[in-house]
Amino acid sequence: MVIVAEDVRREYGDTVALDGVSLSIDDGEVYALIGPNGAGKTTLIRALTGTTDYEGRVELFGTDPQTADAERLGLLPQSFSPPERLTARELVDYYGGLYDHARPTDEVLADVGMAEHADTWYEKLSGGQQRRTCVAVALVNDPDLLVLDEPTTAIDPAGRRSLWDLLDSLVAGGTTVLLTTHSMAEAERLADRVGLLADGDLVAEGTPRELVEAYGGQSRLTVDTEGAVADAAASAVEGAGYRVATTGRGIVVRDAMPEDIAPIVDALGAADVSYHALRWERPDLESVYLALTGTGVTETGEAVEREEAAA
Ligand SMILES: Nc1ncnc2c1ncn2[C@@H]1O[C@H](COP(=O)(O)OP(=O)(O)OP(=O)(O)O)[C@@H](O)[C@H]1O
Repeated sequence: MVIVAEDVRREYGDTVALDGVSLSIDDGEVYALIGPNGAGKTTLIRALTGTTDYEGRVELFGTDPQTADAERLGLLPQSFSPPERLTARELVDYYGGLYDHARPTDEVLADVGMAEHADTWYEKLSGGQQRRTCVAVALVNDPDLLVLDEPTTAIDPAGRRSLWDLLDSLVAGGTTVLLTTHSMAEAERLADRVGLLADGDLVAEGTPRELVEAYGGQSRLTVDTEGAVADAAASAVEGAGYRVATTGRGIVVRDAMPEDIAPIVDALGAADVSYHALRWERPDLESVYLALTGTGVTETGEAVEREEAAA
């Protein structure tokens, strides 16, 4: 195990940031922490990497995080403010100089797509270019464990994808990755396992597929019609044996699988119901997130506050 945490707690005054979190991360694994703002993700990252105090037990590389071998850890904090009047190259050079074995600066900058801007002062880089430079700093010591707190925030979609590819290649080379993200697509794309933190508790953990199966709810087919024909659409589809909810904009067929689409279309056609759009959606990690973090998805597919959903 690269990381083992048992019953980790952290309070800031009256605020309980971590309320007894236990997890472990295996060699070569990619683990994504997700959860709402203030859930405790950054605090957990800081406890696991020895950058904040905590109660409970943490082992990083089999030892206390405060004394663990810094050469083996690459850390991208959520907020990282390097000196602004240094160029990207000077920054990576500087941080590389803190390690016994640093990778060549230009190679690392090329990895994060910053070769062209290597000679620009940090303060003159765009937000996304600054974030890429910070990722380069985390990579410069060729770490065994890469800990990235919201690595792709501010990075454009193409840059995000190339960073995902870069992480893939590092993982193929044996690197373990722990990251936090607000992008469910990113967690689903990268993570072997996902941990969902809410109010300082790890409320769910598993592979993306396990989480979707356990908490994602049902697949559904949404049929958009004129409001006036929604009832006719509902009775046609109910008549074909399906469970249907009516919305202001049409109907939602719950628990519909891809093979149900054709019979539903036939039933609508036979009843002469016209519709503008038909959408089939399977639950994904976002459905899990909504279900477990205080918002839910109604049977009509709309996200609502949990209290409202329960009412
Ligand atoms: N240095 C601090 N002093 C006081 N309270 C803090 C401090 N750091 C975090 N907190 C509090 O601890 C809780 C958890 O914060 P944390 O930054 O770990 O959340 P997060 O899940 O990383 O949120 P985000 O998604 O917004 O980054 C919050 O209530 C926050 O206000």
